[in-house]
Amino acid sequence: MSSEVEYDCIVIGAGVQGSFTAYQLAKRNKKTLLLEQFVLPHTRGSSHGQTRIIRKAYEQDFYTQMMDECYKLWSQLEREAGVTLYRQTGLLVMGPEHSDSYLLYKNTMERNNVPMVILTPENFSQHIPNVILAEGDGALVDINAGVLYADRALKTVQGQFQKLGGVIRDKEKVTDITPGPVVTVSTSAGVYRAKSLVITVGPWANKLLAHIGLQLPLEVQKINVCYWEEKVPGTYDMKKRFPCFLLTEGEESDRHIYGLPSNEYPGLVKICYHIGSETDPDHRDKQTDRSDIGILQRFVARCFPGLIPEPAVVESCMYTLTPDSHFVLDCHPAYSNIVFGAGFSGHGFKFGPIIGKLLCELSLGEVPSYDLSPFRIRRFQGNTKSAL
Ligand SMILES: Cc1cc2nc3c(=O)[nH]c(=O)nc-3n(C[C@H](O)[C@H](O)[C@H](O)COP(=O)(O)OP(=O)(O)OC[C@H]3O[C@@H](n4cnc5c(N)ncnc54)[C@H](O)[C@@H]3O)c2cc1C
Ligand SMILES: O=C(O)[C@@H]1CCCCN1
Repeated sequence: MSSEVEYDCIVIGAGVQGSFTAYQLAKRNKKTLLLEQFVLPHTRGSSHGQTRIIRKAYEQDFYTQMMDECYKLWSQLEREAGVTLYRQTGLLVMGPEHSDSYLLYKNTMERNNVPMVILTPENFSQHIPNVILAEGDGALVDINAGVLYADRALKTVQGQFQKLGGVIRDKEKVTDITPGPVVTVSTSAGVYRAKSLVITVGPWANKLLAHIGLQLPLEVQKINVCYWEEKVPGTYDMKKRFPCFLLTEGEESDRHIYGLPSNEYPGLVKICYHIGSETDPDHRDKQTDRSDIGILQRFVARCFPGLIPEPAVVESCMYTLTPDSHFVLDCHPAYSNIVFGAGFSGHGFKFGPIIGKLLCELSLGEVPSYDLSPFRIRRFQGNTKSAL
């Protein structure tokens, strides 16, 4: 089957990044096709589930600064579609008070005037009851941080894209790409052509980029998404404004932990370990490593006395990590009309609206609104294998 229509742009992958890119292109009146291998919605990539953290608290200025506009774009989408996608809860950041990572968070937030409250060991439990602050840890709260309703956000942005005339074809796996001034994309069901192509296939990035002679230094990890039962229902509830939290990076293995208040499964709090085990996205369920759960159990027992230290629900999701945990946003070195967004390293959801805008700009050959040097592939130098 061959399609007669020539699109301005084809976007491959209807996760959060591809969906926002397609939406931005349609807003710019570009005739856009969004292709997805699975039937939508699905739970086999990185963007499923009900909740994600949104925050300005970052170690790097460039992320904190991008979030300024990003919050505005989220609320613009909420207004446009008439839905609620964000709920303010605050984000509690905890880490050894004098450690590099904790100080980077604190200083970056101060420098960028991010509204925050610094808690002391004396007033901590008054602000955050039922949590034990570790000895020597500092604590601060990013006041405007909160929760994004992830599944609802995806459905909303895809719906808005379609309202603007965009076409979504799910259950169509892209099997080949032929570069050129007009790019040809073959799927399990047809052949499509477009002036430009955006590849946002999450954990499948290297599988697809292989078709156009490019390999990035990415590692796909399966993350165990654990929910823990409250001894007294409501103790850590989102409605009571219990905050999201994260422990800053450190030497000890028990520091890579974060959590979100109970919401989607009433009485259950999401607390996860930020490091998973390597996996193949097509065989994710073969990866059964649960060694992180022991670390989480010890943490929960020590710091969350109101939770039963045994996970009540374990789901899974995937991270696609770059060596420096910064995103990849770039054009193909040989074909400037092929653009990709990859390696969102477990923290890309909140940036969806900005990633969409940037990938749209790159695909139209425009100067991007932000300095993309932290995200370009040339930073990997020897690590990027180009078969060209
Ligand atoms: C447990 C967990 C917690 C997280 N927490 C946060 C958080 O609190 N805050 C935050 O900001 N971020 C968070 N993230 C990160 C965020 O969810 C991801 O960065 C983001 O979802 C990545 O989106 P994506 O569009 O790149 O990938 P995906 O959502 O995986 O989308 C890629 C899509 O491409 C499709 N595809 C692949 N190959 C093909 C093909 N050949 N043809 C057609 N379609 C194809 C896939 O099926 C998939 O739908 C978290 C991630 C996980 C796993
Ligand atoms: O992107 C985020 O905000 C979270 C922080 C903790 C790890 C998972 N991602």
